[in-house]
Amino acid sequence: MLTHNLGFPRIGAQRQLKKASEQYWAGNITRSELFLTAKKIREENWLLQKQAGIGMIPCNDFSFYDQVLDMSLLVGAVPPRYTPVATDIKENTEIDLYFAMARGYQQHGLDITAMEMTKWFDTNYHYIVPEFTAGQQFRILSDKLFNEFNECQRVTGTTPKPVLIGPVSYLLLGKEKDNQPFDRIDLLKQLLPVYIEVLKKLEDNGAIWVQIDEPFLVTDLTEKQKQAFEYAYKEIRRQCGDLKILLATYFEGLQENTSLAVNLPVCALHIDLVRAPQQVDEVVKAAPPRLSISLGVVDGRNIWKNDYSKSLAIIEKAKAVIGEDRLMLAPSCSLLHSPVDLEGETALDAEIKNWMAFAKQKLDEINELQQIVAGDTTLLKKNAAIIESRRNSTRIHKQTVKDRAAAIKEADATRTSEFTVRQQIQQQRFQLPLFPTTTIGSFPQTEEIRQLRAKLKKGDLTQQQYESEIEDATISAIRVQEEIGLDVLVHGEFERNDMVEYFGEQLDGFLFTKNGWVQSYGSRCVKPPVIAGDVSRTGDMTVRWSAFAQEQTNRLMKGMLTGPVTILQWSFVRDDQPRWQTAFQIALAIRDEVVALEKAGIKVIQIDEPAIREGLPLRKKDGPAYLEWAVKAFRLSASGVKDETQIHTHMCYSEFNDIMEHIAKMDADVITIETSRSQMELLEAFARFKYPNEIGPGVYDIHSPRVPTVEEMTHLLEKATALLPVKNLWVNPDCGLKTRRWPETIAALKNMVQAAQQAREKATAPVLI
Ligand SMILES: Nc1nc2c(c(=O)[nH]1)N[C@@H](CNc1ccc(C(=O)N[C@@H](CCC(=O)N[C@@H](CCC(=O)N[C@@H](CCC(=O)O)C(=O)O)C(=O)O)C(=O)O)cc1)CN2
Ligand code: MET
Ligand SMILES: [Zn+2]
Repeated sequence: MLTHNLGFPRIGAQRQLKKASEQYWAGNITRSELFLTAKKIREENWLLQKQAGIGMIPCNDFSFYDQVLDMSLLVGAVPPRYTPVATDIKENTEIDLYFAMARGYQQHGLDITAMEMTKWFDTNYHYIVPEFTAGQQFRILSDKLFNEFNECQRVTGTTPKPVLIGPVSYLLLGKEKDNQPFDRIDLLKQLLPVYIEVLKKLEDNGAIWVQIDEPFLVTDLTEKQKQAFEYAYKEIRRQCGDLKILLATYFEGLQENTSLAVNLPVCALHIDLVRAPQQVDEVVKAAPPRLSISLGVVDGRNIWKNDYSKSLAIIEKAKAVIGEDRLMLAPSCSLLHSPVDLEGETALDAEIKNWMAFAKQKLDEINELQQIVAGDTTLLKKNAAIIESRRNSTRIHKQTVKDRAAAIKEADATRTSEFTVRQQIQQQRFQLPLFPTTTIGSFPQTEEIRQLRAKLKKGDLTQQQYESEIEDATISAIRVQEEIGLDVLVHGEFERNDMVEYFGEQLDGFLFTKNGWVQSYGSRCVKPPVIAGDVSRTGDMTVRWSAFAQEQTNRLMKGMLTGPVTILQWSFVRDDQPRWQTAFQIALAIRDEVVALEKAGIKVIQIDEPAIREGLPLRKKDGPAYLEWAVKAFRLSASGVKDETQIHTHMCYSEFNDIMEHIAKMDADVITIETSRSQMELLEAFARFKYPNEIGPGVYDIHSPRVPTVEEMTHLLEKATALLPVKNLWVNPDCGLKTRRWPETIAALKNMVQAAQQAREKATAPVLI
């Protein structure tokens, strides 16, 4: 049985790539220094995989920012607005063009916006959305793929397996950006010849296997999309017949696309047997004799040790039908979504550490499974004992928590009065102007703020010194907001390392790692906490900071919490009970915090749920069941307060059009959402749906240092005014400002407040005849 890997984390075990990229962007290191860091990471990863005994080592899974953006460079899908970056400034090279597409370009008198970014399926990874125009032409533009293939060959002395995103998925991941309507899938005719040229070039370089990822095969497909798959792979087969294609699917089962997938003329098909273990029977039965099946049995999306007996059962089932020779063994998906190395976790309790596996350990699991299939029973027994110790551990089961969650009633998830009543009460109480202004919560997490936490950890600062510094930062952020003239203030979240990790650290049932970083986008990483057992709140989590902040100002201070679905979605979740059960436990904990904030005099409380859309199952038919419990979890967290307390929620990074009804059911008094990059497109959906509650459509993109003008924001507010009742509109940025610096933050917010003032004047001006 051949073993292989679908992709390895590329940030480096110590986040070397993050640090080097940010240094390069700041102009502190040279291009060659950045490239050297990247090269070292690749070498380290390849050798590590070789040492772990992985049969086929992937290459081109490395990326300086994002693998979808890499594809856009490979096939020359560069939007024309970036032409000046590559042509006018002679010191720029391909990497600068690449970063300009990812991050925008505001240098040398140019002001070019970044490409859109969105969620990679149901993960917390974000990719750069390809932009397509009707009749667009493609050509091989970048050598990265070929260079890395040759480099890997040199370093490992083996023939690597290059990884590409398949032509159909690549097109489906993108967006039409043209004045004339067209269907991006029609671009396949132009795109495919370039793919074939790429494959031929790989073959010329000595490639034997190529992994082509087509994750869209696990989603609902139209007839036309299915035909696109058939056409693409027939052509590839016809023109690159000697190359072995491994078609990779993940994150769901193939379901009704099984027959389509197994009949595509490729050599091997990879399936995710962690998400969809039941699909193994159908897939191996349907597989024609030429097709090998790659069994994705080791979870690439979670940190728990593999249950070998379960995996073995799957492998044996497949073996009985198609024989060992036609089987391959792999993780369920790329290990991009796993932290790098468990070894570094010296602070984890030994028993619990023994329940876990990070990327490096997952490679060993693949190897051990191979040995077990070959007859090694010791490894199997050892693993069974560990799995058993976790299952029965008293450290993770709390009867009182289970009982409380079991006793949840519908009334617990419903506010006292309906929205219109609450709105009146809140208006009376707050007396806010039309177009009230606010921000989403965080202010710049500067190097100085991060250093404070680092010093606290090292013992260079006492808890008291640390808190006093954070108090100063909070006070100064409040003064800035008052001066700018914002209506509803925030404390700035300076005390938080991350909006999920911060809560994970305080909740019972959670564990956290020292170095369990996972890439979220570009150089930005997260350290997802681990939900190991029943979750409960042991005391106040945010009251101290919110109350402190409210004491500093006469204006309204918004309390700031992360919602249960987002905490669930951005953590490594226990896999021994359904996700909804865990979500309800978290919801009750957050609910208690909301009530505690109200008691402490906080009148406006925001419960962020940016990940609610991301958790939506990939198949439409599974959506309603998820949304039912996800919305209920949010409502549970929000419904413990009086009518006079205003509950906000916030969402970003997603397309919400298809879940509008459920967003309305969340019944937040105010929702603030990311809309600016789609030019308020999303608001049309809110308008069509007649969204009843108050809404703050983001008027500026916070992902770029670019300061938006008053006019741009006024224009967006006019659009919003045309679509929704004025009395329901708020004015705010797209998302939190933690990744920004102070100067641009202040400048942008000043402009935003001015735009709100203009909108107010316009709305209240007498109509002149
Ligand atoms: N979990 C999560 N998912 C999310 C978001 C989010 O905010 N959180 N936002 C959306 C976009 N994603 C984002 C993800 C991460 C970041 C981000 O800013 N991450 C920071 C890390 C944040 C953090 O945990 N910081 C810690 C530790 C930071 C650190 O690097 N510490 C040093 C020590 C300090 C030093 O000596 O320099 C170290 O460990 O090496 C802290 O502030 O305390 C980064 O990559 O730079 C932003 C957006 C969607 N998904
Ligand atoms: N309150 C959070 C912040 O401002 C919400 C972020 S949503 C990814 O950072
Ligand atoms: Zn956000």
